[in-house]
Amino acid sequence: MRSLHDCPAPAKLNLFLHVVGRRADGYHLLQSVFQLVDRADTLHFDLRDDELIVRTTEVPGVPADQDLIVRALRLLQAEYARRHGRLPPGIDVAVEKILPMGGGLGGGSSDAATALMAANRLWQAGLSQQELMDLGLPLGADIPFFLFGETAFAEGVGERLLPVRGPDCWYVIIEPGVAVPTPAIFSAPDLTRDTGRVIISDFSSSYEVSGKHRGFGKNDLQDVAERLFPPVAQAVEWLGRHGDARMTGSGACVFCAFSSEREADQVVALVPGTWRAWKAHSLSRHPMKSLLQNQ
Ligand SMILES: C[C@@](CO)(OP(=O)(O)O)[C@H](O)COP(=O)(O)OP(=O)(O)OC[C@H]1O[C@@H](n2ccc(N)nc2=O)[C@H](O)[C@@H]1O
Ligand SMILES: Nc1ncnc2c1ncn2[C@@H]1O[C@H](COP(=O)(O)OP(=O)(O)O)[C@@H](O)[C@H]1O
Repeated sequence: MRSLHDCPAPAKLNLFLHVVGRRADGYHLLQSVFQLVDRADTLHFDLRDDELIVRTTEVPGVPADQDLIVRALRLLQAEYARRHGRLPPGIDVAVEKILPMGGGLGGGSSDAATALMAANRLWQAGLSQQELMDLGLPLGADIPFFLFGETAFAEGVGERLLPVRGPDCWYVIIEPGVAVPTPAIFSAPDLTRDTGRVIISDFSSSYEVSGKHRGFGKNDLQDVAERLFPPVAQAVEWLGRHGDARMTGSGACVFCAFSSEREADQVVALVPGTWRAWKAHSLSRHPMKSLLQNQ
């Protein structure tokens, strides 16, 4: 096999996100539930006759050498060389980006995870899911989740993952039109860093009792993001008129769950024209898993 085309890199939502402490190196310890949704960037991979990793499409504001896709492929290429004593062939990678950057949807991390899954197959590198997760973690804390590939209760900085049943619902997602830099949120003096720990059944039972519309817990990063980026606060306020609206990740995107596609369509149609908004369905499994099984 020399090519893998039309590989999806789906977005994630953090259904809640609690900051429960801090590591000695300053990184924050989190608890969160990560949920995949069916809106995705699309990547295409072709083996080359040399050993170069080449991104063949432009991504505004992201030079190829800094792109998480390129960095992830180079890491896996080096790991392959360590194991097999020779470099595998290079790869041309094309990316169709539709997920906003700095949106809290994990687009860059998802692109990198999809690249690792595709290249592991194209090169027949043979890394296990856990080995790919370990390889990806230093590039971004969300990468292990996308490789894990199912709704997950996450701890640590997001690398300790357990499967959990998530809601089967439609989301309306608003892009407030700002890119939120993650470091600005985590370094804010007024960030709450001591939320009490929860256990996985606190989350699961809250869904069973209260249905899909009231989310569990909160996003501890949201108050800081709303203060620093007023469009986030405006989007939360607007979407909050239709349900339990909250921010995903470190922002800026804001989401709200609905039980039917019709309700989601109705709300999307009402969103003020200054914001981009779309609906997405919850995904219980990463689509790359089926795609790779069928190759
Ligand atoms: C907040 C989350 C939740 O899913 O997602 P996004 O909003 O990025 O999607 C992630 O944990 C984002 O993790 P990650 O993707 O590694 O963040 P980066 O942009 O690399 O981190 C930038 C900086 O934020 C701080 N940081 C990040 C993660 C963390 N758990 N504690 C931190 O203190 C560190 O100073 C780090 O250098
Ligand atoms: N392939 C990529 N797609 C998006 N962003 C990337 C990519 N590679 C590197 N980045 C960098 O990662 C940053 C965070 O992007 P992204 O993961 O999409 O947002 P978030 O972490 O808020 O969910 C971007 O601002 C960009 O500088």
